[in-house]
Amino acid sequence: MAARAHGPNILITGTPGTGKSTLAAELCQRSTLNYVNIGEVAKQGDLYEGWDHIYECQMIDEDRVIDELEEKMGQGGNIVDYHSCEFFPERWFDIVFVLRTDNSILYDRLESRGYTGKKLEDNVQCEIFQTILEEARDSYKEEIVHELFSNTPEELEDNLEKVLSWIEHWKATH
Ligand SMILES: Nc1ncnc2c1ncn2[C@@H]1O[C@H](COP(=O)(O)OP(=O)(O)O)[C@@H](O)[C@H]1O
Repeated sequence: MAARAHGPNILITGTPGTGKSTLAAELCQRSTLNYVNIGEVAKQGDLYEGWDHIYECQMIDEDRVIDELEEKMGQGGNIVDYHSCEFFPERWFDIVFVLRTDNSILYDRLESRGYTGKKLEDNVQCEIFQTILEEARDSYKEEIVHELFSNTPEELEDNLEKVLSWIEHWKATH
């Protein structure tokens, strides 16, 4: 099968709570692209390598996740959602969107998700220090990394339109 026969591969990354899964799921509803939630892929295949005692969650086995997705990513047409971005092969993605949310809004979203203490504070700090944005800029060509603000429903709609028009442009030119 030709490379990217099913369309472009898009990475949506950002601190937990910035709205990745909301944006990615809605994009898949409004396009022909396929939603790939890395947390779900790990869960379905039991692709873990141990327990993280600090954050009290499973640690995903990154190498096995990559092996699991390699063929699908080669075909193209995927929207990948994950809160980290440096371990993926750079060649997988045609564009990378990093979602950003103001600290106080993010704090409230994570608190209502049930995050408390260190987990809550560390995630808000991760956003304050632009950790994921820098990780994306270090891992991919600068011109394919785009920051998207995701504080309000209006911004969500703007982001949907931006990404959908990028997908249309990609399809028209490939
Ligand atoms: N642009 C936005 N404006 C308002 N609320 C949003 C926006 N994006 C996401 N949300 C809300 O924030 C919460 C976290 O979003 P979610 O998509 O689960 O984030 P992530 O996948 O990055 O962890 C959800 O309750 C979602 O409805």
